[in-house]
Amino acid sequence: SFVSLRQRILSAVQKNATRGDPRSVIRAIDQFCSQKEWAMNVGNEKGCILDSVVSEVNPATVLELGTYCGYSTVRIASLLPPYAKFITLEFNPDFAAVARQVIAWAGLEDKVKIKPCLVEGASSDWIPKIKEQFGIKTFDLVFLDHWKEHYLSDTKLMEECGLLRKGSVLLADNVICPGAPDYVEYVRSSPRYKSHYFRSHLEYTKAEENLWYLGIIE
Ligand SMILES: Cn1cnc(CNC(=O)c2cc(-c3ccc(F)cc3)cc(O)c2O)c1
Ligand SMILES: [Mg+2]
Repeated sequence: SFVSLRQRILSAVQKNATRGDPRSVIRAIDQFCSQKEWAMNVGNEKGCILDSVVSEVNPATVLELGTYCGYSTVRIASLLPPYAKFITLEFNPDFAAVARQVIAWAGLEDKVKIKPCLVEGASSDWIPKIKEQFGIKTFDLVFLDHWKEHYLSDTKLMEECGLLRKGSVLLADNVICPGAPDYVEYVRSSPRYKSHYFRSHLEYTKAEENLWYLGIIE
């Protein structure tokens, strides 16, 4: 029967990565997606930029919008201190199901490392509930990698719900391809944001892409 791309990615992890070794999970997905089939993981080039931002911010609270197969979830979680709280939201239940297994294979459950809390559902439904449901006041770091049309509305929603503070960092994937022009326009023209972009390439290709870094200033 038909095996979906996400299932083939999971099989590649279970076949080629060592249980409990997050770096081998990342390597297995990157090898599969560069040698076999393209998939929309943030990839290793942008992934190294993501790693450097996570290490620099050293966040106690992280929100990821768009889990997909859990590639960036594993990258981020493997860099966080044990006390950190990490929420990752995925709307698509099929992606969430694969991501749970990829995250489990990386051993981020049983290790001292924090267990990313994967929440299924629409970010617009969940963002207003995060404070009460997870006991989180504000996020130190938000990684936006979900539907590009929702970057702006969800950023405004996070502001309205008081989830962002002076010093919060937003890191957005794909501001060029597929693109989030309204989001870029909003944050560039808003005095509340100091922005910077890291030049890179679309995952597994030579196409130009940027990771868009934003520090919130009050
Ligand atoms: C269905 N769905 C569930 N989650 C999402 C959100 N992610 C994206 O849309 C996304 C898309 C691309 C991409 C796709 C086709 C193409 F030709 C070039 C780029 C790359 C990414 O890094 C992405 O994050 C979409
Ligand atoms: Mg992306």
